[in-house]
Amino acid sequence: MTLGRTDAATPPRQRGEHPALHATGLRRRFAQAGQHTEVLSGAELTVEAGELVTITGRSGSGKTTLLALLSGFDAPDEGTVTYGGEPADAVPWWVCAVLPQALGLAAELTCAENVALPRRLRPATAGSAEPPESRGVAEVLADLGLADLADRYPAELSFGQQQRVALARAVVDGPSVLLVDEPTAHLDAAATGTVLALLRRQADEGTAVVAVTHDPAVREVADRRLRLDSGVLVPG
Ligand SMILES: Nc1ncnc2c1ncn2[C@@H]1O[C@H](COP(=O)(O)OP(=O)(O)OP(=O)(O)O)[C@@H](O)[C@H]1O
Repeated sequence: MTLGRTDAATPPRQRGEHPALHATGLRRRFAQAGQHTEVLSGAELTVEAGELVTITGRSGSGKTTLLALLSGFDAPDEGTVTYGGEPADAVPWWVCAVLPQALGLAAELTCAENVALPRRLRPATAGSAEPPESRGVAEVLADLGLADLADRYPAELSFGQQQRVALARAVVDGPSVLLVDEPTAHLDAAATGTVLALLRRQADEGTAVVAVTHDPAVREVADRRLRLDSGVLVPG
């Protein structure tokens, strides 16, 4: 489902359906220099399947913290996150894929092996060996302009190339929810275009995509644009 572009805080949705991603009342406090600072103050976010939503905000406003809560890497002090109506901690890990700023590629694996890793880690009990939405590892690497680098190790790549390998790993099995943190931060215009085409295609194929970004080019392809301001998400 592709939704029309709007800056409304909440997208249109058919009655009775659960959104792909729903976060409500998210609060997160950190102890800093002996004081407790509240970074998120009741953030609300609903993203439908097929939507690409961008989140901007000043440095230190809490964008990465928010992604950590949405992905389950971190737990909120208050609030809930659901995927398709189910509590995030009750669904299989592969429902939500993440491109973090620290890419987390395995140094001892080639690019192709890194991209294939989530598939290898899925338990046999998950059903067929490959999820129905999955694409070939070589195909996704080619989509991101990395076909010639499949057999190289991460240390042999530029950071921008490593970033695209990590993105390929995130999308290869068609996650329901995709969270990406500054996906174009280290890319030139051509590579940025490749990544944006892939994010847009991923959303058009039904993934709920959330991109934290400072890049106007990413905002340009979004269905909705939000801003994190004083611990809550607002249109903008
Ligand atoms: N584990 C932590 N312990 C203490 N403070 C933290 C922790 N994680 C984040 N913070 C603080 O929370 C605030 C928000 O950090 P966060 O990384 O989420 O911001 P951001 O919006 O992603 O910033 P940037 O755009 O610079 O990446 C910052 O003041 C940061 O110092």
